[in-house]
Formats: sequence, C-alpha cells, structure tokens
Amino acid sequence: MDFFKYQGTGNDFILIDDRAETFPVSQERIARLCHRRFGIGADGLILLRNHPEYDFQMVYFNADGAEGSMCGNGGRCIVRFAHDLGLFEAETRFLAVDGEHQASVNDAEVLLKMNEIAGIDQQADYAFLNTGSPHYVKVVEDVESMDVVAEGRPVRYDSRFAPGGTNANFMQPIGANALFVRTYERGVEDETYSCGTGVTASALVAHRQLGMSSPVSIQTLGGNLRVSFVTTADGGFSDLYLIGPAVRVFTGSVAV
Ligand SMILES: N[C@@H](CCC[C@H](N)C(=O)O)C(=O)O
Repeated sequence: MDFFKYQGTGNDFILIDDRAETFPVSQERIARLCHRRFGIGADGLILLRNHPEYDFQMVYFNADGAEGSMCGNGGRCIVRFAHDLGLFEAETRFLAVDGEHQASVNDAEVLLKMNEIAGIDQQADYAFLNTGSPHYVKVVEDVESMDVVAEGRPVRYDSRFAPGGTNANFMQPIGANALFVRTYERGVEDETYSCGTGVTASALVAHRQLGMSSPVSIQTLGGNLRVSFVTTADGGFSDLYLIGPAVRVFTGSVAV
C-alpha cells in the first residue's frame, strides 16, 4: 500500500488516498502503522475519501488506532494532501467528523476554518472547551521546563472528563498576543510537538482570561501557528481559523 507522510508543526500523520475505499481499517493495523519502532511512525493516520457533496472526506484515527474526534493539524495536512493530489486549486470544502470545514492554501500555509464555539467552561485554575476535540487549558509560569507528560496524563484520565477523557494543554504568555503551548494528547498518550485543536482552544482561553486579541501567535515545540477569531454577542467565537505550515515529508510503500 502506498502512503504519504505529512507534518504540521511537528504533529505528524500517515495520509492514505482511500478514494477507492480499499484500506482495511482495523485498530490493531492502524496502531502498528503509527508505531515509531514497528511501523512508519506517526501521531495519527488519515484516510482521504470521496464524498458526493464535498471535495473530499477526512477520516481520522489517533496513533492508538481508534477513530478520533477532530484533528486541527491533521485537517491542515489533509488539505495540503488534497491540493497535492490536484483535488482543488486554492479553496476547498471538506467533511470531517465534526462537520464541514473550509480551507485555503498558499505556498507556505494552510488556513483551516474551525467550527464555531459556543463558550468556555472557566473553572478556578483551568478552562475546558471543545474545539472539535476536548481540551483542558491551564496557564503556567514556566512551560518550557515543566514535565508535560507527568502533569498531563492525570488530567487526561481525570474523572471530571470521563468517560471520553481530554487532551491537556499548558500555556504561557510570551508576548502581548503570543503564547507558548505544550500539549499532552489523548490517543497518542504522550506529548506531541503541536496540537491544532489544542492551540485553538488555548488562543480562545487566552482571549477570555488574559485579554489577548485576534490573531494570537502560538509557539509550539514543532513550530509556529496563528489562531484568528471573532467574538459573538452570546459569549462564543466565530470565524475561527487555524493557520500554519503543513508539508509532505516523504512517501513510501508498506505491507498491510
Ligand atoms: N493532534 C490533533 C488532535 C487529535 C485529536 C486528539 N488526539 C483527541 O483524541 O482528542 C490536533 O491537531 O488537533
């Protein structure tokens, strides 16, 4: 089977052109393909399929092989993949697990429109919201030196977020409208270099909690992203865009 490897700020994915719907989906197989010792290695695997009403459909699996909720960096990578396949020229509409997404590409970046957010559950020492995937967001003083796995894993399995659990983001303001964000990802069960839905959640919490305005620039371990948004009268967010690079790394062939 031919595969394509893409990364968006270091969040890396196996992309498969499954327009013929021949990929043999199984949790064990996908987990093996994503394994960094026994497989290709990736934070997730994404199938690109045809859809009668859209340019394409995105079917996303976490590295543990289970079908996941929305993946922002994966969404940007599949847009670049669809563009590389010649499925659209500059702008596209595609279907993902959380509904329709619009996106556009230029040489350097992919701009992915995220779904509107109704509001943020703000607690005393953290915030929780769903940006296509569930995210816990906490402001910390020294994000660079903290142990994200040691602090994030208990949050990921905390009973407050049961039964699905949550991703855990730790953010530090590094400028007037700038953050450094690190994320423990559910389904990878480790820190990843970047999480698109996680930085989207962090930018909105930074607006609400720290007074940051759109666009918020975000540094991650794997590179830089921007999140732009408009606030709505009822306390939500619309016109939400996740913006940053998404590139093909290599292609190959693997036995399934
Ligand atoms: N890496 C993703 C998030 C993927 C989903 C997450 N692992 C979950 O299960 O909630 C992103 O870029 O948004």
